[in-house]
Amino acid sequence: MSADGTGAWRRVGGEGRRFLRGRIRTLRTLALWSLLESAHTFLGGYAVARALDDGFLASRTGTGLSWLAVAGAGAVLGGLALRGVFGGLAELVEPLRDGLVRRAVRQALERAVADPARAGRDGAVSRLAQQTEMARDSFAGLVLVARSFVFTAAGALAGMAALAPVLLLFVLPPLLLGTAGFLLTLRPVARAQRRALDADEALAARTGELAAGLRDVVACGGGARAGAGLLAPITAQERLTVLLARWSALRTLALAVAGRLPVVALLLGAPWLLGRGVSAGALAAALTYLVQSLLPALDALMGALGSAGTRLVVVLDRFCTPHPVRPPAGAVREPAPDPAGPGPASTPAPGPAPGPGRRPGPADSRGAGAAAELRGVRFAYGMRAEPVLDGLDLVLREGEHLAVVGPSGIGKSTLTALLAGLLPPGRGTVLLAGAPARPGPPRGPDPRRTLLPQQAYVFTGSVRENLGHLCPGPVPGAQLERAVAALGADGLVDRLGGPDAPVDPAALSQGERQQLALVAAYLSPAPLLLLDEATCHLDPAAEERAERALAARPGTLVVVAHRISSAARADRVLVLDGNRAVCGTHEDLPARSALYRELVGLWNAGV
Ligand SMILES: Nc1ncnc2c1ncn2[C@@H]1O[C@H](COP(=O)(O)OP(=O)(O)OP(=O)(O)O)[C@@H](O)[C@H]1O
Repeated sequence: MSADGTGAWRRVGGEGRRFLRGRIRTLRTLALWSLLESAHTFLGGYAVARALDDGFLASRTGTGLSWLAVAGAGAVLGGLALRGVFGGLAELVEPLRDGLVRRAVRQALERAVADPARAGRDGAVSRLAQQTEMARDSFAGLVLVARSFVFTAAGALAGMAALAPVLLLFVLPPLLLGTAGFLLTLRPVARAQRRALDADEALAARTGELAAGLRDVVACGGGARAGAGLLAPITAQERLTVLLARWSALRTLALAVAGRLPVVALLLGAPWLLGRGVSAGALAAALTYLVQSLLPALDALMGALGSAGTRLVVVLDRFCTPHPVRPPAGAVREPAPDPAGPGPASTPAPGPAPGPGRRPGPADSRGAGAAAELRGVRFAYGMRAEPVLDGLDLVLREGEHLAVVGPSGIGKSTLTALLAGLLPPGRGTVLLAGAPARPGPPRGPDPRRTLLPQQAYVFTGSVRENLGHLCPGPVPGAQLERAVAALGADGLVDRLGGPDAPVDPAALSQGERQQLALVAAYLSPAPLLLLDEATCHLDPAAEERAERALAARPGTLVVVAHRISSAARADRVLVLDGNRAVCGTHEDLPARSALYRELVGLWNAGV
């Protein structure tokens, strides 16, 4: 679509003339009612002049009051005129809206047919419907004020001509100059507004696409790159906003010349005018015309032309110009954020880089002594909120398997998020292999740990891609097969059609998603694996198999357990109970923690 304002004015102008030609009768009715408005304006000034010259200044109070009564009658005429105008306005505006709605729906259907994949996703119908309403309101406002200006100006100028034609010498030049200056700004402003609208839509489309793929972007560590991609449309919009503000300043100047300068000119020229026989009443009437009628009408016209007018041209041009149809899905598309940037595909193998089936040897230990450590950690969601965790100390040994248990809402997920470096501790320290768990602004997934949430992450891609997305490079076929077998996911992979079959996330059950995610975690080289109820949709047998396989994998395993059977398999269990935390083995904990004793009792009772 061209950003050429001239083309837009021509296109819209042509269609506009055709539209108006079919509504001559309505226009005539509007003009007749508007004539009453001219009469009202004319009388408003003329009666003031007569009241002063023939009445109050000539000591004939009765005559003065009679002329003021005439001015009052003129105001009644004005009210009647407005009533009639609104009736005619509806007959002009509603057909425009109906026509635009028809076009909006037709355009949206054409696009949906051409690109079914995007149908209903790009918000075209709602956007066009919104623009239809915008066009209708702008058109109504514009007709109202443009008509009012023309007929008010006619009444005022006729009044001045009737009282003392020389008054026009002072009023007409600045009025015409300012109005012409203002009209000259219309096209460039329409052009700038059109570009601003395009920039606005481009930004909305880009952020919409990003929002839809946010989970993938975050999972691939592409946040920084995706954010950088938004910078250009935001800067473009900023530039256009500044440009529009400059045009707006110029228009204010034009308004001052057209509306305020005649008043100043009349006041400065008052002695000269009075010396040439212009009466005090005529001078007062001229000022009344300017201040009471012409200035407000001019203000309204320029305001409406400046905002509603240019917006109307821009929006109507959208409907007049055939829309380019996006290429259908599968054709050339904008490249997606490259996960190879900061994401896993280019992430160097983590320090210890132990592959499954290989327990870390002495060289894998970086001498930190602990896989992870919490020292006096306090965390609250908010400045004044009660802390979820307070004064928590915990040392996780390398290769250890820890289960975390506790009632719902006690802080188990918060703990895993702190260990993963996703949340900063309010007080205390969280270390991974001796280094801060949250070293600075996140640039991508931390290769030192993998966190599996309850909602398993599965994306549209091949089975192989889904299973290997946490690895720095391609996973050899044999390694993939071993991992699938270890997690008991071979049945699922076969059912999906093998490692190269496509995965449709929506077609998988929660349990199947968790199975795929668990294999991906098993293959991940991260030395610390955090499972936050990541097996909750598996049956107990599948859960046990998965946990045993992941515990046998080199590295440290932390499992937020939702079954005590899961805790019983761990080397140690951390019981979160209010702000207290007790850590021990499944065997010794019942004696040390009333909560754990209760949980084990319920489990034994089969509850
Ligand atoms: N983003 C957040 N903002 C404010 N409060 C939160 C937020 N996330 C969690 N909380 C609150 O912090 C507390 C601990 O939540 P957390 O999810 O860590 O508990 P949990 O033990 O994992 O619970 P569940 O077993 O139900 O998943 C809860 O009271 C929860 O409502």
